[in-house]
Amino acid sequence: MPHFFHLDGVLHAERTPLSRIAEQFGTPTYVYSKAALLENFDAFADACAGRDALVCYAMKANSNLAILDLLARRGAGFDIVSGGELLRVIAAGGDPAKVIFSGVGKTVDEMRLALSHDILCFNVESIPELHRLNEVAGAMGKQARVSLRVNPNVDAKTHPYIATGLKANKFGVAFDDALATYRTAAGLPHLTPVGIDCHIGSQLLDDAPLLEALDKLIELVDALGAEGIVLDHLDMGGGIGINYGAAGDAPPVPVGDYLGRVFARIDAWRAANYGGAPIKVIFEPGRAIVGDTGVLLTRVEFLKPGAEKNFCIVDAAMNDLMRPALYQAWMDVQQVQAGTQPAVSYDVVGPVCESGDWLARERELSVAQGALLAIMQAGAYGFTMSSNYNTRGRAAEVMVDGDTVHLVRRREDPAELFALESMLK
Ligand SMILES: Cc1ncc(COP(=O)(O)O)c(C=O)c1O
Ligand SMILES: N[C@@H](CCCC[NH3+])C(=O)O
Repeated sequence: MPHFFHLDGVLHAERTPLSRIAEQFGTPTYVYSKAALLENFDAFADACAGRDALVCYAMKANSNLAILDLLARRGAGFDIVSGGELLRVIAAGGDPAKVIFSGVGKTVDEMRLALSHDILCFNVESIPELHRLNEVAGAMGKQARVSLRVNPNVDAKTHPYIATGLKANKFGVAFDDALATYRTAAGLPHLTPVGIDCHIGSQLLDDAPLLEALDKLIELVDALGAEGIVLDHLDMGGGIGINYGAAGDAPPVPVGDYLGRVFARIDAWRAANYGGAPIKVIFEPGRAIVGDTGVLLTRVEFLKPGAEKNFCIVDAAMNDLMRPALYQAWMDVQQVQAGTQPAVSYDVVGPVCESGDWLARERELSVAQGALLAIMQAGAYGFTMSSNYNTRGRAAEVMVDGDTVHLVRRREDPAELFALESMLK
């Protein structure tokens, strides 16, 4: 059962027409479906049932507290990349013991905060980071659990801006340096190596590169074990993609199939080399959990016909949804209500003063001024990447739960945006 669908010519989120949401909350507004969110999380949780596995939602994809709260209550852990994200997890009632901390530039303050909350693990990305963490933990009289993010040098076959597992990327410890780096970690008194991880890229439609990365991690776990460095978890990172609805796009691998293949490989390996002793498996999905659970609802301000192009100027812009401007990402645009005008090919653009401020190009739309559009599959890396560029207040966010619509972040009033600033006089 789709969570966003047309009924009698009107686009619905669950049982609620999007036109009603626009009337009540205004536009632009991000609209999330609670049922879709839980269904996506459950696809991971169900595939992990009965196993020593943890799903750490990569909250950079969408860190609204309502989403974190729902996932935490469902048993999720969290993959964080800043102290601010840890504070969000705690504010939403998440369990720090299920938090892993990724990222190449963790500060001393962030390390302190995470150690004071006894997070599950630091995913360390370099030797200087190991030394800094060792010092911070020592000064606090603590032991930090660490995993090394290994860069397996596999081609994730995705957009170059969101591929992370190649030698040319800033992420992780090079595969060839991994053993020596683990030896360094094991020799530092306030660090305990407990895991290994990788994250090779985002929006992967095929799991073959992920399984190739898994084989490389397995090789390292065995080599480390032979040296007496025994790890208790293996973290596959995130990366599973979603269907953005572009014609001709391959469908993403089903979550259950991917996890099934990971577990089958791990089981065969553990049976062959460790008498079947299990190892904990962690996943860090972001987009696959929230991507298709949200739309960005926007209203047509003006139609501007031109000699070469027709522009449909809407009230959402690149500051609300950056993916098209940043990655030339293709986002599906749906009319909330069927139009009566003949369809015309439009570029859907925002009011920001940049030619890069577009949301979609060359779409056939039957719209008049005031019509509502929904940018589909906008639940991941939508609101979290938004900004106040052009002193635009960020969009509102609402969560639909059947017939009920909850405001989960109110619209920013532009007058609030300069409240943190001061003048010299
Ligand atoms: C370390 C890490 N883990 C997990 C994710 C989540 O990725 P995705 O949203 O593609 O699942 C990311 C972002 O790409 C990441 O950098
Ligand atoms: N923000 C990106 C994905 C990057 C994931 C972060 N490591 C996107 O919208 O596709």
